[in-house]
Amino acid sequence: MPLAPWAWLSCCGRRRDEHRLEGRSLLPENTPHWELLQSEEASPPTFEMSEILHPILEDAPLWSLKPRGSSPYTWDGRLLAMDQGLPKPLAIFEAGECHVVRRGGPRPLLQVRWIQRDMGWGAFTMQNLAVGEFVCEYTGELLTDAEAESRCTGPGRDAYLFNLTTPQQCTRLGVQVPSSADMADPVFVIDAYEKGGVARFLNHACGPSHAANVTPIYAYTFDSEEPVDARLPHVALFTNRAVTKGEELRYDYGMPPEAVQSADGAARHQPCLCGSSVCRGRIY
Ligand SMILES: C[S@@+](CC[C@H](N)C(=O)[O-])C[C@H]1O[C@@H](n2cnc3c(N)ncnc32)[C@H](O)[C@@H]1O
Repeated sequence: MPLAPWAWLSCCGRRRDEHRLEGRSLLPENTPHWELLQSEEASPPTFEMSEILHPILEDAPLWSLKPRGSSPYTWDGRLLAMDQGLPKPLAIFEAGECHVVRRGGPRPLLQVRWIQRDMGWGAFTMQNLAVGEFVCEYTGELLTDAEAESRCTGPGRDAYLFNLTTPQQCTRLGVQVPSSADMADPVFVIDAYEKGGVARFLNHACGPSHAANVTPIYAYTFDSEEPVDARLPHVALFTNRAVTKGEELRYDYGMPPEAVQSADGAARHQPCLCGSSVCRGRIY
């Protein structure tokens, strides 16, 4: 039986007001730049597609990297990117700091496909991508870490959380943040379980490796010399090598072995199926 036709999942023209930070305007939504190929083996995900829910910028973000040493861009703010401390195979990431430019123009067309039961869905590029090219932004509901924790009671409920900066990282950036009980825990997280963009479909691959072809970086907005809020960076995903049309896009989630614990405090582990030569055997 033929597969169902392309299903474009988007939520153009709608606005969300579910995020928990008061008094901030929401982003208008992006034009969809990805599609979901339906599968007979799996029902489509039930979550709502959204590219918004980040309260900092007024319009849809499109990011591109400017390698260190290139001239600073002039736009209506200054953006700085800091990597997450993940292994970076490329010189442009090695400096730990590079400029990110918000730009206009089309984003790469991606496709979400069912891979197999143990892996679920995955995201693939439908065009060749150059090294350092913007792939997508990790979007979802912006929550405090505590809110996210209270939501994540069932198995797998935490699989779509992306941690934003910790107070420790903010301090390293030279930015004062309100003191926090745990300097190594993020204050905010992005939860893409129920609402999110295409980035929530990107699977993990251990890196550095050919398989981990994407790198997430934190992109901060600046107002004069100060970050608008260093605890609330955008998470922009870029290719870290040239990627060929049809390849799956994956990044190293960079989760330490003790990152996930069950209710009794014991460490939980999830086997990794990335198949890369440097596979650590588990995602966490
Ligand atoms: C952010 S989601 C990625 C999209 C997911 N595959 C889906 O169907 O929605 C993360 C989850 O995908 C699965 N996954 C991602 N990378 C994997 C890997 N390398 N090996 C095994 N499972 C993986 C795990 O279930 C993980 O908790």
